[in-house]
Parts: sequence; C-alpha cells; structure tokens
Amino acid sequence: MVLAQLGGSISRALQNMSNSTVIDEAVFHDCLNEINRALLQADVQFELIRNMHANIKNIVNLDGLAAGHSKRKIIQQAVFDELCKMLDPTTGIKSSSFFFPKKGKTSVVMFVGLQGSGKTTTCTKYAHYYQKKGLKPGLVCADTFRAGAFDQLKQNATKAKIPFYGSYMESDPVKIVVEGVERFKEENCYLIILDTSGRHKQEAALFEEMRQLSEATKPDLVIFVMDSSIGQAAFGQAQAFKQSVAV
Ligand SMILES: Nc1nc2c(ncn2[C@@H]2O[C@H](COP(=O)(O)OP(=O)(O)OP(=O)(O)O)[C@@H](O)[C@H]2O)c(=O)[nH]1
Repeated sequence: MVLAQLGGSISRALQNMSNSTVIDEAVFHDCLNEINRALLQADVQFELIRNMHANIKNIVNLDGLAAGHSKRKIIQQAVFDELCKMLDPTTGIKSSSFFFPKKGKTSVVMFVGLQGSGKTTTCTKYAHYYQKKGLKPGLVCADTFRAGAFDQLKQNATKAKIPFYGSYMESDPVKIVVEGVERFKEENCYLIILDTSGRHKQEAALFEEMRQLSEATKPDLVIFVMDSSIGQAAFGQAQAFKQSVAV
C-alpha cells in the first residue's frame, strides 16, 4: 500500500516534468521537490533524501547539456539510478566481504530480527533457493520462546521438502542449535540455517541469548530480517542487532 502510493507519486512527478513543454531549472526543481515530498511522506530518512537530491543535481546539468540530448530521459535515468542506489544493500560494502554458501563446504547462516518480521518465512525461502542450486540445506528452529514456532518451521520445511531440526522439550535454544548443527553436519547438509526467536532491542536477556547463539555456532553469515512497514524505526533496531551480533 505504502509502496504503491510512493510509486504513484514518483511516477506522477516524473510525468508532470515530462509533460512540460520546456524542461528548465524551474521544472527540474519542482520535479525533485515533488519526489522529495513523496519520500518524506513514505517515512524515508531525511538524510537519505537530501543525499539523493544532491546526487541527482550533480548528475543532471541542464545548462551543460549539448543540443540533441533528451533532458527528460537524463532526469528520469538519474532519478531511477539514485532510487535504486538507495535500496542497494551492497552500497558502501566491499564485494570481497559478501558471503555465498558453496557446495562441499558447511556453512551456518543465522536469521535474526524482531517478532513477526518474516524470519521463518525468509529462512525457508533461502533454504529453498539454495536447495534448487544443489546445496543440501537444513533448518534449525532455535525459537523456544514462542509457542508454535517449531510447528510453523516444521510445516514450512515439510512443504518445501527441507530437513529440519528442533525440540518440543528443550528450553535452551543454545543446546538446540549446537545439536542441530552437529546433526546436519553428520548428514552432510552443507547449508545449516538457524531460525531464531523474534526479539526487540529493549529485551536485554533475549539479546544476550542471541549473542550466545552466535558464540556457540560461529555463523558464517547473520541475516537481519525486517519488515519495511516499520519505517525509520528499522534503523535503531538494525543498529542494536549489529552491536550484539555480526549482522
Ligand atoms: N506481505 C508479506 N508477508 C510476509 C513476508 N514474509 C513473511 N510474511 C508474513 O508475516 C507473518 C510473520 O512471518 P514469520 O515468518 O512467521 O515471521 P517470524 O519473524 O518468523 O515471526 P516470529 O518467529 O514470531 O518472530 C506471516 O503471516 C508471514 O506469512 C513478506 O515478505 N511479505
């Protein structure tokens, strides 16, 4: 809903600019302002919008354009590129630090995040994706906090035909993940995926538990799953998670 509204507002801003008979600084300025307003209304961080605005202005130099160049296309492309850059998770990260599970080498990937953010669903999708690529994944349910968490993972895993591990009796998630990792290693599962409990930055004990899970399993990758509809609140939460484990 929010995304559809935002998309509509940005398209309208670009359309209004394109419909103008002459594209001059005033039209360009109005177009950028309309896009800024749409992003602010969609709860995008002000600093990101300011940077995007400055970048587009640097790229589009209307006075310096040689005749024959389509100002409309150049503005549209610059807006498109900058919006994509804002969403690109690899911006500012060295490509050598990306982690991809490989065949023949056991990898542990841990999913963390707030309650109900989509961890279990994403874990299963991630496992399914790599299963199709020929890696043998295994899902471990480390959520001993929410009733029904193991059943949910079991249901998803069964549907996707992915092996799973968990316990109805054990209350210590650290014990479960250690056993789960061992079990899957014995079964030659190359990609061991840990689905953890939902937690919030104000829940110190649950953050400590997450730190212990990470300590016990030394994951190759920790993925923070968030629901974009929480808007800017995602920033503080992401920072808090990053301070406890290597997200
Ligand atoms: N629209 C939408 N819904 C999703 C997505 N991922 C998960 N959901 C739904 O969001 C709800 C919560 O998803 P879960 O995967 O159970 O979330 P979780 O983080 O494991 O939840 P907890 O274990 O309780 O912390 C479910 O109803 C999912 O179907 C998504 O990408 N888009």
